[in-house]
Amino acid sequence: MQLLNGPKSVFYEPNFITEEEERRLVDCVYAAPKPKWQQLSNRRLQNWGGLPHPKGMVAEPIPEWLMHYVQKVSSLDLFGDKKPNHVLVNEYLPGQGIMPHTDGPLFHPVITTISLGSHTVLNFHEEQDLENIVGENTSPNQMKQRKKIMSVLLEPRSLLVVKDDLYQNHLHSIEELKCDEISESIINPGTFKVGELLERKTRISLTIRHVPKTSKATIFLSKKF
Ligand SMILES: O=C(O)CCC(=O)C(=O)O
Ligand SMILES: [Fe+2]
Repeated sequence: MQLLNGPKSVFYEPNFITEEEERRLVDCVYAAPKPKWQQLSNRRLQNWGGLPHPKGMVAEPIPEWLMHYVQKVSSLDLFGDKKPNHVLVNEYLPGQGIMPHTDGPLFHPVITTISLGSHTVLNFHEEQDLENIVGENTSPNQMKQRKKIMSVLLEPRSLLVVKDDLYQNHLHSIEELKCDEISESIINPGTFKVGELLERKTRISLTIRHVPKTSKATIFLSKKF
């Protein structure tokens, strides 16, 4: 497995999975029971493996169709002595995105993301005074003003890895666009030329992470029922 190292600990692997695997994964995501979806204002998501919580995640088994990829990512030795135990599924329609944020202390500081169905462009923002980020008083405008330092093109079937300084000290975001223009700030344009336009389709991302703190509540639950 060869991962490309970009500046500040971002790694990108195109074609991490095949088209057939991509189709199967998309089918499985949409086959999940309706209550599994959590609707946010600008995207939908599913949590697998439990719901991360400051007091500890009540761990739930990850289904076989996802576990295969958790293991595949785990075998890359990115997580040190930790094992990924949580998958966040995000669905973005064209025009949807995610505000600048960090993934914060609920996760071990390594993100791995498999993209399905569409490309997107993930932006990283300049280093911040992290004491003050994503607070209740931070207006969307203030967030948007945070300067981008670089962007990564995430093609369908690719794997992205973010760790170290980039995870800890920089916000990341996806702009709410229907179409992305290949710009100089994209560090992995591949064969695309600056100025080319890529139209977004529906994208599903699988973000595979390690939640360090898991509570034992499942044991009590399974005993009780
Ligand atoms: O969809 C993506 O690639 C990014 C998702 C993300 O940043 C998150 O859920 O924290
Ligand atoms: Fe994130």
